[in-house]
Order: sequence, then structure tokens, then C-alpha cells
Amino acid sequence: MSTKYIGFNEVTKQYSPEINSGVKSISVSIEKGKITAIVGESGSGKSTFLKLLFGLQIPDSGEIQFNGERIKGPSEKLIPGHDSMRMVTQDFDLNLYAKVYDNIAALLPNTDLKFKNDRTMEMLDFFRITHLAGKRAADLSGGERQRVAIARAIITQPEVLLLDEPFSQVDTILKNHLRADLRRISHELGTTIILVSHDPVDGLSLADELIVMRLGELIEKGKPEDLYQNPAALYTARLLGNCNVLTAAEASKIGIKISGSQTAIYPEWIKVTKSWLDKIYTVRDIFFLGNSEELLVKYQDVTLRVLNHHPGTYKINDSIHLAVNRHLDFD
Ligand SMILES: Nc1ncnc2c1ncn2[C@@H]1O[C@H](COP(=O)(O)OP(=O)(O)OP(=O)(O)O)[C@@H](O)[C@H]1O
Repeated sequence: MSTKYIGFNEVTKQYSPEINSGVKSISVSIEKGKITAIVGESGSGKSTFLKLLFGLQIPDSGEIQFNGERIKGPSEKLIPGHDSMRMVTQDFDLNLYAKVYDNIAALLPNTDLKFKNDRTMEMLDFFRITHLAGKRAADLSGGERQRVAIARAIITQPEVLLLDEPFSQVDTILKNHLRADLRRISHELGTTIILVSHDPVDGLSLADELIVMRLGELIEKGKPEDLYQNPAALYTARLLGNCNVLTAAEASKIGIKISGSQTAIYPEWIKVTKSWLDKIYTVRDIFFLGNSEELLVKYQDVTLRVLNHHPGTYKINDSIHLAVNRHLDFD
């Protein structure tokens, strides 16, 4: 049997015996060279997962293995944290009064100064921050600091890069850059990247694998497309897709027979049709999304959100017909 690259085996960490906290009985493996995103609502245990993996927390029970060896807890190491991993936290951990160049170079020893300088310049170039080399970290924007923090984390070529909420401080344009940077790190350097995000869309668009967490438990793991299209849990569909959720009675009212007690319908699975045989829905509100719009429609007391790719076609109070192409039923 081959050794798992990263493996959690029945890992539990509770911060307090009385209240539900931390993570519970997590068993999962993470593959080398992939980008894995841990997603879940606030307090679901995502950061705890990352801290346990890096060795900043020790499990109450169970074990975490990396390359066949147990991850040591903070009390077992002189400097907490695994030597083959680097973690970028939300506060970036930069020396604010040092220049960008020195923040990055400081991670390399002085034994080979040419190598140190070449490697630092390479990192600055890789992250398109050469022009910031002489600026103090304190004078950078949030997005710039983030790139410096990631450059600093990968200059020593760690096997694993752990990122806690990397997208929390960046706007949409920077988010696109950061996403591309992380893909490049993964593809060109072969670094295994594990990131935590409270916005599942970030995970959907970037990760090779998603781990879905809720209340400290692992709900499911899989490829983003698979989890989006065929989630095992309603929680996953809600988290990833902002789906409509109907009870069996509500579904029946709009002519859908389901096999469980609830059904999930993504807004893009509903089409506006021309058929006069279908039920008549009333457009109650319209939310412009740029290249599409979301229609809030109502039939009796059932409200649905529908994605319309042709903004401007409908007005509030218009009567429309709908066809539900797909739904996911849950017990
Ligand atoms: N040091 C701590 N002491 C006590 N409870 C903690 C501690 N750290 C986390 N918790 C609790 O453990 C649970 C999981 O927290 P964690 O930070 O891992 O979740 P998260 O999914 O990363 O949340 P968020 O998205 O809000 O950052 C939460 O209920 C939290 O309140």
C-alpha cells in the first residue's frame, strides 16, 4: 500500500469540552501537487484544520501524517510549524518597517549572497512586485502585502503552502491575479497548496479538490465540478451554489415530484419558456448581475430565483412560464 501524502486519521481537536468547537473525527487525504480548498460556513473548523496540519495545534485524538510521518504539535518542536510547509496567515506576518526586498530575502541564509539576491529578484519578478522592492511593507496596500507574504513563503521552496483566507483582502481584479499566481505556483513549482476560504466560489474556481466542512465535521470531498453538480449533502449545494431549496409540498405545487423531503434547484437549472401549458409565475424582483440577471419569481407562495442570460427582457410584475430542468432531492 502506498503512503498517503497528507492524511488525517480520525482527528479530533476540541478547544473546550463544553461547547462545540474545533474539528471532530476528520479522516481525509490530500494529494501532492494539487490545490485543495477547505470551504465551509464561519466556525466550521477550517482554520483549525490548517493549524493542525501545520503543527500549531495538536489533536486530542487521532493522527495527522505527512509523507509517512506524524505531524508534531507545538510542544514537541523548538519552532512550531512543519519545516517542509509554510503558512500565510491573514495578518501576513511581515516586518512592516523593512523593505519588501529584505522581507523576502530574510528567509534565505547569508551563506551564498549571489544566490540569495538572484532568488529574491526571481521571486519579485514572479509576483510582478519588482517595482515595490525598495518600499517599506508598511506603505503597501493589502493586496501588495499579500503578494509579498506569499513570495516570502515560497522563496525557500516549501513542499506545502498553507493559505488562511488568501482572498479576504483583495478586490476582484487582484483576486484574478492572485488566482493565476497560485495556479502558476502549483504548475511551475509543483507546490502543494491548501487554502481556507469562507467564500466557496474562490474554492470552486481555483481548487483541484474541495473539502466541505460544517460544525467541525467533514461533510464531503471531491472535485469542484462534481461537488457542485452532484453534492451528497444539501449543505454543500447551498454553500456552493446559492440554490433554491423547496420542501416536497412546495415542489409539488410547481409540478415537481421529488423523492425526499427537500429539493435543491440551482437558478441556472430553471429556464424561462414560451409554453402556455406551464404555470404562470410573476416576476417580483430583478437583480442585475452584469452579463446576466437573477429574477425573483413567485407562483402562489413558492418563490424561486432564476438566472436569465438576457438582462432587460423582463420587468417587475411580468408573467412568465418556467421549466425546471434538474433538481437534486435530499432526505
Ligand atoms: N482558540 C480557540 N479557543 C476556543 N475556541 C476556538 C478557538 N479557535 C477556534 N475556536 C472555535 O472552534 C470552532 C472552529 O473555529 P475555526 O476558526 O477553526 O473555524 P473557521 O471555519 O476557520 O471559522 P471562520 O471562517 O469564522 O474563520 C469555532 O466554533 C470557534 O469559535
